[in-house]
Amino acid sequence: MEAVKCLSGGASLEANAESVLRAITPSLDPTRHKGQAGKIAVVGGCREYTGAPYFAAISALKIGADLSHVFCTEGAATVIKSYSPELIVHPILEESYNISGVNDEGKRDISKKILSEFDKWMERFDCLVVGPGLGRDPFLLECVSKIMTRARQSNVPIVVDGDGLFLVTNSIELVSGYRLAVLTPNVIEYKRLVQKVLGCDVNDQNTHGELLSLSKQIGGVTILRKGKSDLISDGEKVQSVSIYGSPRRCGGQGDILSGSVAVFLSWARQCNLAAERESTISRTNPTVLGCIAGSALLRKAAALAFEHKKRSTLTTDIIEHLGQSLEAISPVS
Ligand SMILES: NC(=O)C1=CN([C@@H]2O[C@H](COP(=O)(O)OP(=O)(O)OC[C@H]3O[C@@H](n4cnc5c(N)ncnc54)[C@H](O)[C@@H]3O)[C@@H](O)[C@H]2O)[C@@H](O)CC1
Ligand SMILES: Nc1ncnc2c1ncn2[C@@H]1O[C@H](COP(=O)(O)OP(=O)(O)OP(=O)(O)O)[C@@H](O)[C@H]1O
Ligand SMILES: [Mg+2]
Repeated sequence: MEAVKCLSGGASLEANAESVLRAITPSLDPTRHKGQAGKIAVVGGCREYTGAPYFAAISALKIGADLSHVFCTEGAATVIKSYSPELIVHPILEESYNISGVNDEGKRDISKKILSEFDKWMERFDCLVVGPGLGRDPFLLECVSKIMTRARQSNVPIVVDGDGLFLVTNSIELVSGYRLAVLTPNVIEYKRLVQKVLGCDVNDQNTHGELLSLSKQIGGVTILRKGKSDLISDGEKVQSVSIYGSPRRCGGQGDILSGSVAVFLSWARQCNLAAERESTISRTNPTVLGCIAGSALLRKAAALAFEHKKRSTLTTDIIEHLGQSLEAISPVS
């Protein structure tokens, strides 16, 4: 199976996606305590969307993270909690419609309170996922900008997806030059990023060069461009994951991916510090390893779910196959 291909520039990544998954997945060592396998936080969930943050957060747990938090609006929180008792849900975000009678000073106070609530937790997180089901309310996005700035100051990695990409595309300085940021655009989100950052339309004749330029232009952030093949670059080279997934394009698969990338990049960062098990892999940027592993696992799980459910395959079916897919590649010893 051709899992990872090196496509352009720099040294080639010889290992395939399954080797990456095996190398970065930690063993289930009885001496490890709760939290060591990852503490992830998803910032997302508003009046319209409750599925997306749930998919991202539960996927992180199903892969093997120990704790998964969601920071969302109050209305979304009750719904997300009812999907799963496993998630730790913080109803701290506010949308404009909910504070329509509040003056500017009152809004500043609310914003400060949101930030201080978030601050209580932030240092504990190995990675944030910003954007699944976040919505586009201006007040909410302003608060999330501050949350991202705070996370960046504390060197917490940030995976930006969905409406988080809407925010970042319009305020690129939030991630520019931050090597611990990962952007996971779909076709439309990528198009908006290219237009804004490179000032031109997407050029399908120069896919790899364009992705390299985009990443370099944003100061070496890692970009996972989703599509028929997932293309990944941190500005050094471009790699692809093209494992066969599923022909179903139901909504929510990108949310599984963002939660998965968060876990794998946290593991990759830990194992880089610990052991040099496979030299090519250990020389690769952990954010890139996280993207390769997340993409490969999602695609494998989607393929398995499709085998069973065919046309009725949904995101929840794919989530149910994450564990089995990881076990097939990196079995618990
Ligand atoms: N159950 C849920 O709560 C879900 C919520 N979601 C959230 O919904 C929000 C908006 O995300 P969207 O992805 O819909 O973003 P947009 O609102 O920007 O919509 C993108 C549009 O592009 C279209 N599109 C997608 N792929 C295309 C392609 N290859 N060529 C042409 N058109 C294409 C889609 O049909 C969609 O109408 C985000 O916050 C996201 O996280 C989604 O993740 C899906 C699931
Ligand atoms: N045409 C395709 N063929 C095979 N796999 C695809 C195709 N398009 C997307 N995928 C895979 O599906 C996953 C999700 O990508 P997609 O483009 O659906 O994200 P998204 O639009 O952000 O999803 P979401 O509905 O969660 O917001 C990615 O891993 C991607 O590789
Ligand atoms: Mg999406």
